[in-house]
Amino acid sequence: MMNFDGLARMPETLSRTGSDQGAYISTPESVPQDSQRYLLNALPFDNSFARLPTNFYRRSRPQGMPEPYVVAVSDSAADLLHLDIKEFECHEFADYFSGNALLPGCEPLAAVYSGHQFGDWVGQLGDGRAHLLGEVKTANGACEIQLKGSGQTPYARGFDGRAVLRSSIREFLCSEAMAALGVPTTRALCVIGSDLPVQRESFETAAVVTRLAPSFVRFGSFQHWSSLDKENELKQLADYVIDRFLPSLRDNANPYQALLCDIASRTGELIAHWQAVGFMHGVMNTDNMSVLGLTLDYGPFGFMEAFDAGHVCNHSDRFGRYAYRAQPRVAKWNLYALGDALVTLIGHPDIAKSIVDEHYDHTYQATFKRLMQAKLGLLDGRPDDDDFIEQTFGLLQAHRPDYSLFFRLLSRLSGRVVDNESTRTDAPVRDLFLDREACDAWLKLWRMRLRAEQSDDHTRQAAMLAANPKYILRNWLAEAAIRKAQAKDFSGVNEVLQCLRQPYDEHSGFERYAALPPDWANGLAVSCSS
Ligand SMILES: Nc1ncnc2c1ncn2[C@@H]1O[C@H](COP(=O)(O)OP(=O)(O)OP(=O)(O)O)[C@@H](O)[C@H]1O
Ligand SMILES: [Mg+2]
Repeated sequence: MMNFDGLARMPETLSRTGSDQGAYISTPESVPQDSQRYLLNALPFDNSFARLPTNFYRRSRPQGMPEPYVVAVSDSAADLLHLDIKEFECHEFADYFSGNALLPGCEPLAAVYSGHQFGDWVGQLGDGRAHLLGEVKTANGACEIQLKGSGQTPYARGFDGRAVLRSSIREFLCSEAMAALGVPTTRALCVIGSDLPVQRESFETAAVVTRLAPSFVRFGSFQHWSSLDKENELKQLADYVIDRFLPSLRDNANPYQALLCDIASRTGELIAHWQAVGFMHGVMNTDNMSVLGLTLDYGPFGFMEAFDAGHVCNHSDRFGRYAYRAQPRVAKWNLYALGDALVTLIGHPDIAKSIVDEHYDHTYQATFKRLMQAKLGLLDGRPDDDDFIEQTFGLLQAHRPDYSLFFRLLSRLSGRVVDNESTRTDAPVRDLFLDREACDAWLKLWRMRLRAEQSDDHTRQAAMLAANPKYILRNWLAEAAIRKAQAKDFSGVNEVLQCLRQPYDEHSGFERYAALPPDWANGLAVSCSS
């Protein structure tokens, strides 16, 4: 069904939600309560981005796909929209989220931005294959709905506007996994597939992933206007971000300086989460950096397996610019580029630089330390824990155990020293090492440090199990789910989603999803192809 008649804005009336509680939601002035539910065709759109001057975007309609089918839906993402889960079953669902039909009240557009890619300035990019439908008011603030892979926009630059099923499933699963791990991220509502062929290295099929976020504004959105010397537009965009998301910054003498402080802190927090959970983004270009400090654009990402700080998850990144160990300094480089773009609003380049130095470094270091203390069970943090954290990474680098398994298995060990017993009880962790004595020596240090802790073993173990996920989106896991989905069996995607949505819990019957890569997955490589 191709239906593009839905562009008219919704009347501002009360709509019945259809939920059992019989709750009503008035649109769009009031904010819904948690128990209230929207129907899909009554989402109260309030498209603030579309109210910006028209040179910030181009209106563009999704192209739609033939015979779309639902691959997967995330209940918890739907919850962000207060969407009634009964709506997943409605026959229009696949039409709306493939771009075949327009949700009433949405005003689809593609936003303009520019950016540095792999360190080089590339000028104008923009949403070449993404359509922002608009934003919906929720109890937690505005939530924008964006289709990715929904066809060419005026910024497509000759590319096909499509995304393949493989990359859409990866983006969907990882967005939801990261949210469950407590990492700031854009969310993913669903993946809709179609048999429409799409050419990459070989022929694949098309899909659309629907993303949710308060905003998709990027560092590159600001760089765009500064590179064109458009001071008015630069200020309009900064004012838009402040007024929509950070109104308290208006209390500062220079709110634009405060904006950079805020973005630098959010970015520091984000990167600390990535490093602690072992996430590698793969394409940390300035056009993929969210000004709200969200993980944005899941392309050739990876989770650390056998630990190597030099690991490069993106096969296309030949010089290792975005290696795991480089991510904290790349984020800072990107913030300098943003500071440079904002300089006319901030006053002087030195001010921009010192804001980034102070706010990014401080937040990154403090957050990373806090997260690593939690992973190590150091509940009563001590100032000198930095040294022990560094020693731990030294051990991991020298002996390359699986990063997530190491911390998960460590969580169950006793903190007490039981010399004659320890080789047996420590076996799960020791077995990750070829050099078991190196592991023993480190465990001895860990237990010495634990002696300074107030809490008992049981409390510490429970806290560590809640800080060290059992389930992460390993490449082999995504690949196995994708191969099944390519044969129209979506059970793998849905099972993996269930595990990743509660990554700290045991999922009986699905232990295999927490395992090391099977032999067939050796040599799996991910690239920019999406
Ligand atoms: N198949 C495609 N068709 C049109 N434009 C594309 C396509 N693939 C990438 N682009 C555009 O190339 C630029 C860089 O791509 P990149 O892979 O970083 O982004 P993306 O994954 O498409 O989108 P996002 O950053 O929103 O997640 C972006 O402007 C993007 O819209
Ligand atoms: Mg991108």
